[in-house]
Amino acid sequence: MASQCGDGEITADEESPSVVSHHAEAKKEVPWTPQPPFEILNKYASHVKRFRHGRIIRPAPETTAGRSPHQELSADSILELAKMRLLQHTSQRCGDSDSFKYDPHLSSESNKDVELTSCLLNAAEKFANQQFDCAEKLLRRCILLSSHADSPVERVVKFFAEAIHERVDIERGKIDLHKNIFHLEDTLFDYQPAILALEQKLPSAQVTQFTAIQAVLDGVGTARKIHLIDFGIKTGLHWSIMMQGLANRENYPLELLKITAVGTSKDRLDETGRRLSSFAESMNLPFLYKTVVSETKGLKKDSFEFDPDEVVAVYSGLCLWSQLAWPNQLREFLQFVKNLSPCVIVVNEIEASTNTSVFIDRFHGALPFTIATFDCLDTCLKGDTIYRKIVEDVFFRDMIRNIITAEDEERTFRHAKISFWKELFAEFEIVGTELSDSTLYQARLLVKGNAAWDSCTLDMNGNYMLIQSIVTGAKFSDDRSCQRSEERREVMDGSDRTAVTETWLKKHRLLYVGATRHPFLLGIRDGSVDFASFKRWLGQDYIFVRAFVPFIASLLLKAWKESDDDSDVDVILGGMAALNDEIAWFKKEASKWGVALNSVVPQQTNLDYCRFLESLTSPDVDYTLAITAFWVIEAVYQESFAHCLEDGSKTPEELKETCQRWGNDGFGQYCRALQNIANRRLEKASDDVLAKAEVNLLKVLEHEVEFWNMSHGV
Ligand SMILES: Cc1ncc(CO)c(N)n1
Repeated sequence: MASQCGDGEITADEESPSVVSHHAEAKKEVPWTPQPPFEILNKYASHVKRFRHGRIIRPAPETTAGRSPHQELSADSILELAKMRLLQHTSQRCGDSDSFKYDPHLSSESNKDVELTSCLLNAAEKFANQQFDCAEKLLRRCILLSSHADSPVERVVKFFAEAIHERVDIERGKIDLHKNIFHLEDTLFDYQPAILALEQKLPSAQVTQFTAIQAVLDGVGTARKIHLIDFGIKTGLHWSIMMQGLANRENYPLELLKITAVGTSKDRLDETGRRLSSFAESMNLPFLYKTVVSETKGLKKDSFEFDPDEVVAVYSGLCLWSQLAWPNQLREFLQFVKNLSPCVIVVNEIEASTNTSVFIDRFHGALPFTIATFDCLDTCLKGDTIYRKIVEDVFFRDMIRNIITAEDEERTFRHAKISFWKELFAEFEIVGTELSDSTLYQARLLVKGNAAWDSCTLDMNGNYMLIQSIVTGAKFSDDRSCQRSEERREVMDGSDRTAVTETWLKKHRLLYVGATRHPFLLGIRDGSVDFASFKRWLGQDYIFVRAFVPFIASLLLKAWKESDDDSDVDVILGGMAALNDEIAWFKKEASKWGVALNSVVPQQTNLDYCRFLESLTSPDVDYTLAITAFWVIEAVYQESFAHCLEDGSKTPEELKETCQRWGNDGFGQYCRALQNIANRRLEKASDDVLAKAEVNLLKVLEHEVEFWNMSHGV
């Protein structure tokens, strides 16, 4: 799949002149395959240029000194610079093309983007001041200059300029106030493949999806009958990911997963249902799908089928905003949701400030958020230009047009700030609940684990998670307001403890997947790995393995002193002996690749991991803690490299021996032996040791992800 985004690929965009043909193409079915997060990330790992720049080059807008020649700026920097330009040149007005001074330090593309953006900002101000002639002149210039729409900024400027131009015509009475009726549900459905591509590739969509699912899973706890009510189910992809999580729940087998989807089109809801049902069937998951065909307005509780044994959870993904134009209706809806007595309500909304009747504020609220989104789409849908065009041309163009040209209740596209949502929820005594540590941890790792997401930051605002893109003020928020009917506690009675490690791996599955299916490994598996990265890994892992020796030695000592079973020492000794062989192998392999092991400088990530190992060598550290960490360290490598040898892998010949070293069956058996020891010890451990062992498991997984990141060159 990585080749789909190949840099040199000719995109359909260049071949097809009309949007219509793109749309026809895009309606073709695409496979509906939920994927682990890092697999998705891997697909656009090579398209990080814009984002990287966005991160590294944050120009001080007031000065260009010190920049290297012809820099390309990130979208947020362009917006900042354009604002500065406008402030500095208040005298240049009305599309005077000569007055725009190109910055010799910037690339011509960035210069053009800055010029266009300042022209648009100027036009919007002029329009707001009712200087229609001047606004029109500036807008014409924007439209002309952005006609090729090469960059995301140009495309945004074009859409805004066209919309404001239309608004000028409306104000002058040239055209009627356009009835801007837009059926979001229809659009989303008609262009489902594009929406799927978006859901699978956009960082904000990915993080919100995984975080939302984790929050629902945390909310429903160990319930055996789960009823999910989804307002705005769209493709339903998120639930298929949740099903994967539920299918692995051994201690609390699921009796029924019921999803009730609420929407206005029965056909569309049914189609989503068919997909979800067949997915559930393939996983042997007891599943029931119900629909309630209705607007969100006037929903009746008796349209839903409830079972007294079930636990209800509500999900509202990008759905509440559509009711912002009707605040009373929004309140009625929230009251309705509250009356369903859900154990958790997960809400996901875009945070921006477009819910105001003041035109210029709305414009300034919408512009940065749209630029951030287009920049993101440009990077993440690089290999799917058709989809990107559809999302931009169909969805965002309409959104911009609506925000700019419509007024009052016809202005249906609205976004609010987080403070608004918080206050609104508070009216219904719906209060934000803390996201679990594991949810936050996984969300952070998802963001951290890939360079293409450099631009994305996660922040908490109270108990609301904000996923922020690089443009100041543009926030994709994954706001969740959760209400719990009962405190959930992971109950671990005697019978469950026998499988403590399995329970943990399931609980922290996304993180485990992150550590064992990292883009670096997927690159080995599909043959696209950069050998320079592999060599970096080789040199660094040699240093790590050397630090592993004293760790195992200390573990051997602990086992000898503390273990209740003599065979533990044998298993660990086997590992130690293999390490001797391993060090010899590293030396041989390094000379094969021309890596001078003596001169490899340990990277900070590696040093951090080695220091963690060293901390476990202390006699104060319990044997149970050390053996659990040891098992995780070995198991991650086993699972990672075994995956590179499975059927269908295209691991290059030169790397097969490496994969064999950790991916072979013998190593697998040894890992299981370690896991058994860990389970046996954890079964008898105190709550304190149990808690610490779980934290260590998380730490190891994080160190492993970081180790791959380092090797990968992230
Ligand atoms: C970073 C790392 N983790 C685990 C292993 C397994 O031995 C290794 N060699 N290196």
